[in-house]
Amino acid sequence: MAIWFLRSRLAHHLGQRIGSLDALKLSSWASSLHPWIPPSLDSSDDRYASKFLRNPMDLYAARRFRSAKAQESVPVVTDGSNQVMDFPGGKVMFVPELRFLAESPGERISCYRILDDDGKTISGSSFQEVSKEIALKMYSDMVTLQIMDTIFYEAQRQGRISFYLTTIGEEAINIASAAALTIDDIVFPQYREPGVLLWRGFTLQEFANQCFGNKLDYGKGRQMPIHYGSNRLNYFTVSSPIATQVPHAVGAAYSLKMDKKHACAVTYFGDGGTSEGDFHAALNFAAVMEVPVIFFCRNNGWAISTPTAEQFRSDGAVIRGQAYGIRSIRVDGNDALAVYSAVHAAREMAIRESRPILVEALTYRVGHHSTSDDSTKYRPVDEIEHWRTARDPVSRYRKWIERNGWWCDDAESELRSNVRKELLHAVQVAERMDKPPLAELFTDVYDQVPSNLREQERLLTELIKQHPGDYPPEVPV
Ligand SMILES: Cc1ncc(C[n+]2csc(CCOP(=O)(O)OP(=O)(O)O)c2C)c(N)n1
Ligand SMILES: [K+]
Repeated sequence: MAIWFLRSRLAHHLGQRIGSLDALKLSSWASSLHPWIPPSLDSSDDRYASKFLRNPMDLYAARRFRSAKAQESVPVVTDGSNQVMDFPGGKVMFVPELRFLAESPGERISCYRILDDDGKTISGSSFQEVSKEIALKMYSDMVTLQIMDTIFYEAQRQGRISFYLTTIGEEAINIASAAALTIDDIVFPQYREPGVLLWRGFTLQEFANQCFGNKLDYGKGRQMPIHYGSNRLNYFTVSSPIATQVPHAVGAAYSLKMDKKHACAVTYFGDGGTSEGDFHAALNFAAVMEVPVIFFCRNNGWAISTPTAEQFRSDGAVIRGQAYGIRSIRVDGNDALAVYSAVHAAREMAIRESRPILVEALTYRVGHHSTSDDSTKYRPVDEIEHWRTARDPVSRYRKWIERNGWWCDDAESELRSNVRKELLHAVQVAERMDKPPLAELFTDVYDQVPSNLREQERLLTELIKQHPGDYPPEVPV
């Protein structure tokens, strides 16, 4: 407790300092646009930059370095109009003009991409090589995710499970990001990333058990469907309140750092999640504590019925990383190779340099928000169709593996038929399996069950005795 208190005091202190530092970083960035900045890097800069530029994703770091160097070489004019002040965080230039930072940098942050719309690698693109074995597992898992969505969605429509939520359109984000991590990296998901769990080896039976809330579900049927979690696979249980997982990931990353583990924490969230206070607190905390965490934002255009234009007026989420002093990248979320490369590089930097990294993946939520939603009520059908067909990440990636000679139509039909069979079997087994006994509803939270819960249990048992016909017969009392 005392250590926790000291740490939180330290974090608080650093947090207060970083408040003013942010402004300095922003002004340093703005001054990099100033005409007196040398247009190219000098030779010592070059050496520094080439260290970073081995990886094009580090362009941002090099640019930042350049603006910092430029700041150092500002000529100090003695008439007092152009002086520099030493201030915590670096030198600050005085200017006589009344000038506000613009609300936007004019040009939008560009988006890292390797595969064009036709699944061809863009010439000159630099990316992390993927072996045939990994490439094929990535494809197979993306297809499995698609089929799982179809079958579970239908099961909900048939009234066999109470709720479901698909990942359609975000298969590349799910699978390619997972492929770039290792099992020691701790995942803090939102709810649209079951593919990460699938990649790690959660079985189709385990998915089905959770959705049916049977006695083999690790949550013992106490959560809605799709709230998966696995201790074995380092995947924290999905929790519905938006963005609560983001600061959790930072805390876990801090602990990985203290224990000197070669691993990072990874947290996923949507564009909607970035409007929560938890997101901002987490980014600032991660930046000042320098912890190995990857913030993965799935910018899919919609937060239920709220379009991104009503969610934020910044250039998406990526720019916010920079505002908090976090190295960030925007990536095409429907390009599996780009997502893989970006997360691979992010993981390397996060662990080696003990720092947070933000990845913003541009994508689209092709399905309705969940089975409780009809998205045609608030968005045009042709918008959905465009993303579902022309921008589908799975068929784009399939074209790439086919071009490599790794895939063909026969392999495709065999895969789809096998996965479908396995899933239908898993659903049948999960549905027939006993439900957890009612008494389990009251366990696992308190060491000693408190009297008010005991009382609720007694009232519930009495109610069931009075109305046995209204109580589901498959749940043991
Ligand atoms: C704190 C909180 N506020 C509101 C909700 C209701 N809610 C559930 S999902 C959702 C939209 C989240 O959108 P986003 O984070 O962009 O993720 P997406 O569903 O697009 O993947 C909202 C508002 C919630 N679960 N938690
Ligand atoms: K949450």
